[in-house]
Amino acid sequence: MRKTALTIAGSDSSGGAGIQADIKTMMANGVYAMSAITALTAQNTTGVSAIFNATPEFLAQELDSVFTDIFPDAVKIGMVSDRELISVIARKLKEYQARNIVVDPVMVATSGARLISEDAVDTLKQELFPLAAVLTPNIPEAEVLTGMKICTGEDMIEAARQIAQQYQCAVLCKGGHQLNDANDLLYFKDGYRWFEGKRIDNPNTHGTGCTLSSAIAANLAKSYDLPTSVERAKDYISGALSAMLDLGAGSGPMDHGFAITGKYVQ
Ligand SMILES: Nc1ncnc2c1ncn2[C@@H]1O[C@H](COP(=O)(O)OP(=O)(O)OP(=O)(O)O)[C@@H](O)[C@H]1O
Ligand SMILES: Cc1ncc(CO)c(N)n1
Repeated sequence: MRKTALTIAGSDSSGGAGIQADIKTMMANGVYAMSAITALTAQNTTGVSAIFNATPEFLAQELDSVFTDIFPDAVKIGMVSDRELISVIARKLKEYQARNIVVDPVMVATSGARLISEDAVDTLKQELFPLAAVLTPNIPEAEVLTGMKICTGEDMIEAARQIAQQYQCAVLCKGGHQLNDANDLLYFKDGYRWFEGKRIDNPNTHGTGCTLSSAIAANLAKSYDLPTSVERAKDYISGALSAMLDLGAGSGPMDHGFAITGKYVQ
């Protein structure tokens, strides 16, 4: 039977990040994609001009609709900017005993816009992190979560270890643009492991974080173990960046089309 995945995240009107990136990624990775939208953003490759949050009641109804009908084999959580919305998600994921939860602690967009209110970070930590199978912070997010300054690979290992210990889940700390390489560090039950990516010289990285966490969720849904899911997700990101799509005036989106072939593409 076809595997299924749910993204709980914000909509990006420019289609490069958020719900839109998640659905494209999940589809390209062979799972049926569903969504519960936490917020609409008016956004393009140069920035975010407005955010319109769902109400907690509406988000609860979206989640009830999904979980009572097509149960997801994995769940990815992205942008959730408000405490009440985070609490609704935590309550519903517990109520339905959701599996394979990937939490991307989205705080700031590639363009620099803040995507979570300051007081919501604590709620994220207290209510959602303990439900995660894996957390996927980038370096600035790992710095906020640990209070440490991360300058080296050793710092990434220490930050991931601290976060993993505190929330009893695996942690993938993403090197990405910040350390000028594409090496990510997974801290998990077997210890730690580096995933070395080939750095691709492409300034268009809008939505890389969303894409990576959705690809991990899709692979967990297909029953790959966590390290294999990360490896496959890294490979997918490399393909999407290597396709060198160049759209928009700012940091543009990646090309998920690289993975799709067949007569309808012509
Ligand atoms: N230029 C690049 N070449 C290859 N891989 C990259 C590049 N930039 C980022 N990555 C990879 O993309 C994934 C997402 O990491 P990144 O650090 O960009 O996430 P993020 O900062 O959360 O993304 P976002 O900007 O969407 O919030 C990681 O696996 C990272 O190593
Ligand atoms: C909706 C949304 N989620 C996440 C990100 C992070 O890249 C973004 N820019 N927009």
